[in-house]
Amino acid sequence: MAAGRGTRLGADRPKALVPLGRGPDAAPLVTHALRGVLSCPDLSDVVVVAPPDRMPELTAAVDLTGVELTSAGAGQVQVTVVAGGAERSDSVAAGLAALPPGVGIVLVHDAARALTPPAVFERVVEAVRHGHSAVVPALPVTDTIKMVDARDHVVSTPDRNALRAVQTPQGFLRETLERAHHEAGGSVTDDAGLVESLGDAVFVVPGDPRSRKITDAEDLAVVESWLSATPARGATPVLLVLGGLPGTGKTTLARAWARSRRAAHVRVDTIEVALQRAGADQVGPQGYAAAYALAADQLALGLDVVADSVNPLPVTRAAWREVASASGATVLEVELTCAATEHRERVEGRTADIVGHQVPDWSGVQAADYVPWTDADVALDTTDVDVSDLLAHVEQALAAVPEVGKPTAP
Ligand SMILES: Nc1ccn([C@@H]2O[C@H](COP(=O)(O)OP(=O)(O)OP(=O)(O)O)[C@@H](O)[C@H]2O)c(=O)n1
Ligand SMILES: C[C@](O)(CO)[C@H](O)COP(=O)(O)O
Repeated sequence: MAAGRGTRLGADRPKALVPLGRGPDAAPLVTHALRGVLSCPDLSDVVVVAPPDRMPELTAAVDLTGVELTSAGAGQVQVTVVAGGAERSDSVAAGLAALPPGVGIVLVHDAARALTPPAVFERVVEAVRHGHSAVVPALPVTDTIKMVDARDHVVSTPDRNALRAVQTPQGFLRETLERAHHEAGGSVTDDAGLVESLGDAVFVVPGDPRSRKITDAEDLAVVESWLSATPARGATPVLLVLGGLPGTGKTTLARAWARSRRAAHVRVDTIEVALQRAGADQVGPQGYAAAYALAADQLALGLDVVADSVNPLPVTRAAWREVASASGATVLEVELTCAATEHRERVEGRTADIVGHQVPDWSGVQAADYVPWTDADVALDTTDVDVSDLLAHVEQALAAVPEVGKPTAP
């Protein structure tokens, strides 16, 4: 939603076009917000709702995300810019009307929440997928909140433990949101409010303080200061080196981390299958050699890289460390494991997601030539753990790594 005028911010242009950040990272609010949107898992369509008199400028701001757009869904993400309405709900209705058939889950997000972290998008999508037809991210409130009357007399003090400050993106089954917009009227300040007024349930997931809505000049200054404190893109890149037997969750984590950082995902399975399809009889170390070279190219551009391979031997692990060291990248090595029962279920239940990939069966996994990793920086047991929690572990470990090289021993 980017069609607001930004009256309370008082800038010389609509709020979505106000620049945020300095130097090469400076971009309109809506561009920053779109970068978060593009981290959404399995994204197919984005509708940007713009002030009707500023469509060309909004389209140009969208175009600034060109590279991320191409990489977000392998070129599959369709972006449309449409004119908004006088009220926020009119703008949401215009956006909904522009959605193509086939879209089942809809997220409504404020451009004004320009720095919403990818993990929030993931939590909302996950909750809708798990059966909640309306989902809002929210934070507990820290102030005591009073209800007041028109003459500023306190009417009541709601129990703070039951209060939440609600953010966006708000996620819905499409039919729920469309029904709410058609059937519910009246003044609500968010889309979940329309769903509530129909008597439908709305589920709450944790929000994030970085999702602060830029409403006035103070909000803009605070969010600007967060951006200045974040290292500029092009600073020391990170090589996240994963390892673990097939079916331990490497690719799921790699994709989530790559989305959240807009990093490159170098997957040895993809390379090996491509080599086989191109006629290579036996692919041995060639797949890994190609992966090291591809990763080095991305790191040289300053891009973070996640290396997704079984990484079974001391020699493959040493080679990944060498790639990091030669590129001046910060490296974090993570070994993934999974308890036998769930591991077996995953292996036996999975189908190939790369055309031509022969996924190993359980006996193949058990017989794999895999040397347990004794000195990985992080050991992650993925049994029954949500990918957002795995991501949080990785980010926490990365925060403790000195800018270049391995973590220092405690
Ligand atoms: N007619 C409107 C009004 C608001 N919004 C969007 O809804 C989000 C939340 O609104 P708010 O922060 O209040 O933005 P503005 O309406 O622009 O601000 P103000 O009320 O100060 O004018 C913003 O991303 C805004 O662009 C919209 O798309 N169409
Ligand atoms: C949707 C919203 O961001 C949830 O907090 C909020 O209600 C938008 O309100 P605004 O008055 O349009 O800023």
